[in-house]
Amino acid sequence: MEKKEGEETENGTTQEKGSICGFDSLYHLLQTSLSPQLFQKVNRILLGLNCGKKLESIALPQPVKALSANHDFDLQAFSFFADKESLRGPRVVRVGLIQNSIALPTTEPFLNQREAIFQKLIPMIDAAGSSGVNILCLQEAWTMPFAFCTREKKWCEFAEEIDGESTKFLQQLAQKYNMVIISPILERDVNHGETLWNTAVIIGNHGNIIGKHRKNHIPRVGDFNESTYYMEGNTGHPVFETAYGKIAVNICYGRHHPLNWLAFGLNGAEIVFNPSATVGELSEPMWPIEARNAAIANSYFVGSINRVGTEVFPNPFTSGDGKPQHADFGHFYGSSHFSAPDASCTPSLARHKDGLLISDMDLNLCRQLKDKWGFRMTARYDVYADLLARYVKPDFEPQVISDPLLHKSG
Ligand SMILES: NC(=O)NCCC(=O)O
Repeated sequence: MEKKEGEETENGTTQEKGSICGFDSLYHLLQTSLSPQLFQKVNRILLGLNCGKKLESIALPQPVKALSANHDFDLQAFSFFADKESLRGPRVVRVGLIQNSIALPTTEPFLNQREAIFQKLIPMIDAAGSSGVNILCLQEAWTMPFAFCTREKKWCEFAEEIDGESTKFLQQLAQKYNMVIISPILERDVNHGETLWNTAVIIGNHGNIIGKHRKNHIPRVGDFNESTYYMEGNTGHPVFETAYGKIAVNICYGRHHPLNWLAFGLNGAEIVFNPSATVGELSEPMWPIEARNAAIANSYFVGSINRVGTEVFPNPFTSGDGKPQHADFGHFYGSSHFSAPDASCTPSLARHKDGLLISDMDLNLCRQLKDKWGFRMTARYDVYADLLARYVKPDFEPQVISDPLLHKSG
């Protein structure tokens, strides 16, 4: 097995790069460090309760566990339940998320890099398929290193047409496992002058292409210089009705925009995936909050995925902040997880390791939460529609009522 890159700690011990003091995740750190009674109390608040109970783990088949052990990826599985209804049967779907590091150094020929990622993903997709996963989502721009920090145009070569190599590769697996696969790639739109987009291709369980969604919001933060590469999406907020439920994709930075989440909800999404690429220093405190909040506010499930590892590029680049040039983004902290409309969520996958996270979710929970909390009914959309309609006009003036005493002289 490949030797893992290590980090020297304050007390001189070595631990895997990206772990938290040797722990896979905050969850494992707390689980190991606290007494079982105390951990139970902390966990109730940290991960919430589903139907009044802690999430149950799912026992996966032995061959799937063997794949995880032999290919060194984290494997976790949990069930979200809903209350039993008398007029509707349960609608349980099994959903998977894959997080991974790149497979070869960024200095290798592009074809080899892409092929090595394909090969690396096969056992993980096999594990999902053999576990009966119905819908599987991969991470943002999964076919390539996240080279957008460099601003070098050569990385555009990784862009593919919607029916390109990666789609063909996944179509076979989708068909083999009767599984919907969401494939976020850098898209080359040949019919529109080779325009590039950051796109999720939705592959149906028969291996057909159901459609695509293009990332709506492009980051302009830190080293995420993505507007150098692709355009703001033009596909709106589509919801894809699949054999297993209504799904949507809110790609990475779109998770900071509550209206983006809302729009997928208004179109009827039951599960929204958030394939991402983000680093610890920039966003880690936001990561467990934003998706969970979206799941609560919109009464749907969210699957959050982040890539793993540190990707080092051949030429150093600067961040425009006066700090020294550097050749990597920092650590992509993995930590993929699911959030549910009842505010419960799964523990996260490892912070430093490839992983497959599986969850059963009874989609009846979406409507049950709408009935319980009434967020959709009480939303007062007409009030906000009116404000937004005025806000986008050039002559908009903010509604501010000043204390008259503030402006009195003397
Ligand atoms: N890929 C991407 O949009 N990253 C932006 C950084 C973040 O949103 O945390």
